[in-house]
Amino acid sequence: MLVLWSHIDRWRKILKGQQHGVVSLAKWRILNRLHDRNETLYYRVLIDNIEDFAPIIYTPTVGLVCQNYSGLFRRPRGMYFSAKDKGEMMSMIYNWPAHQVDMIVLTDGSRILGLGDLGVQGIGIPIGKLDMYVAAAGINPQRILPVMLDVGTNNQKLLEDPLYLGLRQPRLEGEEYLSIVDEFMEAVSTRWPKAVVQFEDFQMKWAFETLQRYRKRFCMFNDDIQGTAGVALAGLLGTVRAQGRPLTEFLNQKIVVVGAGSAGLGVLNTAVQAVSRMTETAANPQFFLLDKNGLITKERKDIDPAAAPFAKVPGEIGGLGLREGASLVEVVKKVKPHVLLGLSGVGGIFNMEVLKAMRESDSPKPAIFAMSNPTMNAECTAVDAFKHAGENIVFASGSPFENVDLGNGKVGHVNQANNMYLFPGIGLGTLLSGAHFISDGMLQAAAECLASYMTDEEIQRGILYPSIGSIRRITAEVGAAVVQAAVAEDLAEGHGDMGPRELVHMSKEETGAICYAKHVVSCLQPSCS
Ligand SMILES: NC(=O)C1=CN([C@@H]2O[C@H](COP(=O)(O)OP(=O)(O)OC[C@H]3O[C@@H](n4cnc5c(N)ncnc54)[C@H](O)[C@@H]3O)[C@@H](O)[C@H]2O)C=CC1
Ligand SMILES: CC(=O)C(=O)O
Ligand SMILES: [Mg+2]
Repeated sequence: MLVLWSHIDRWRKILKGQQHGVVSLAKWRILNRLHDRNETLYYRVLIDNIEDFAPIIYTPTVGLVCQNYSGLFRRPRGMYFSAKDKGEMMSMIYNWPAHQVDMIVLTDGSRILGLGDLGVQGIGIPIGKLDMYVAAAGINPQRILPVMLDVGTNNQKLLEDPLYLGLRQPRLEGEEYLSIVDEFMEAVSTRWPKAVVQFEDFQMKWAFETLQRYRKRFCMFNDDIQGTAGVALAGLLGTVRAQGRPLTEFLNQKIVVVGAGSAGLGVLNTAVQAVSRMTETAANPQFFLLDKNGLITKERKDIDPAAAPFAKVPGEIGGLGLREGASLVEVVKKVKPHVLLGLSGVGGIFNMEVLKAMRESDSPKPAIFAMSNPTMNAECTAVDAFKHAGENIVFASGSPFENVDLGNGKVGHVNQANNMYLFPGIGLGTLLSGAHFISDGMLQAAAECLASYMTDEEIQRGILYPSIGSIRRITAEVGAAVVQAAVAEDLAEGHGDMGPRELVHMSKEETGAICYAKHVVSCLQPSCS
């Protein structure tokens, strides 16, 4: 351990004054080498220093790593299935040396964070997400599997890069594409029927299509659609509590969502479900959705069917002086929203004018969620949000920012609204429950658990999410909530020596204790496969 610290310290001195990204990349390389040499020590270091190292192995540094992956590549990690492996995937899966795999994170590299199509270089994301599974949920490192489906790339720069490691062809489309994913899912579920497969960073059309196609057939979820939605919902309910209002006030919140992709639409679908649980009468939520062409209304030509339910009826917004394609600043000025939530992938889109317009919000504590990753793609910085929108805002971002010094001893708290607060618990709970698929009820239980985790006193101080230092505890609680939901829906079939009968008779506290114990037993034993 001492050697590692002196190594990091030496790099710190060498790189002093250099760009922040260079330093972060150097840290990633040191950790990656440690990962290759001594897996047990790597995870010990990660767990003990999760606040320092999450921003290295996860967002934002992992984004930089993916952008430069071919140059950083030393030895492979995980499995690559290429379009050329069609017909061979079953035998490839049976060639994987571990006897059992519990968690798989799968990507096709088509939408890596807000950085677009990075082809096979996107493998850094499944690796980073699974590191979080080990650190936060205690999944055995020998039972995780990062997977890249290499179906080509449409990134011309990569296709021309001599160091690029993936297939040099345009992405497969249509049935050809789906047949590759189908074959992979069949192979995985044949060998490891209880493994949980997390779909990550797929471009929107395939994110929705594969979720629809597989969610009842396999034990899978889409983190960008479903994990993000739960974290955002917890944050949105937190902002209602921060205003000192009852949760039912959520029905009256005006929420502007910027970004109509897999994440933004996932959030709105989940928010609408939450509204319908709160009221028996038909609610008309005040949600406004924008994409790169501005406010989406029913007048939009070629509207994406997934966005259509959230398109505004022109008559409803005419009174506000808004029309199809209205700009973000116009929408904020006229709607005076309680919440401005960005999942656009466009850095700086919440500019000074937009943030200043949030000062006129109808909320006593306007909320600004700049959820896009990595840091460069955040819709605004924390400093700008507090400076332009005022000190009484509640602020959250997808990648970490420092808290903001507001002067006079006051601090503007920065929350990290990132799906890392849910996906490890969703995976852990699903695994322990032994459920064959992940139901809406299990996901809802996860979100509600996170939403009720913070105390009123913390929420009043603008703290909506736990600190990353307590990610193991929140993950255990989320895991327990997921197990209990699976039991309540009669989906739990048990795991290992814990059958469905034992699960049914367990209290919430006992389930939580089992989830927490899982951390202790599995993650630091090198040979417990
Ligand atoms: N904090 C978190 O936990 C998560 C953050 N994200 C971030 O959200 C971002 C978007 O992800 P996806 O929805 O999967 O991407 P996507 O590509 O499916 O959707 C992006 C959406 O943003 C819209 N957009 C682009 N430029 C815009 C502009 N100038 N103004 C308004 N809208 C604009 C596009 O039209 C599209 O609707 C990424 O940066 C990703 O890193 C995604 C999942 C989780
Ligand atoms: C956090 C995450 O999943 C994303 O930015 O895509
Ligand atoms: Mg993602």
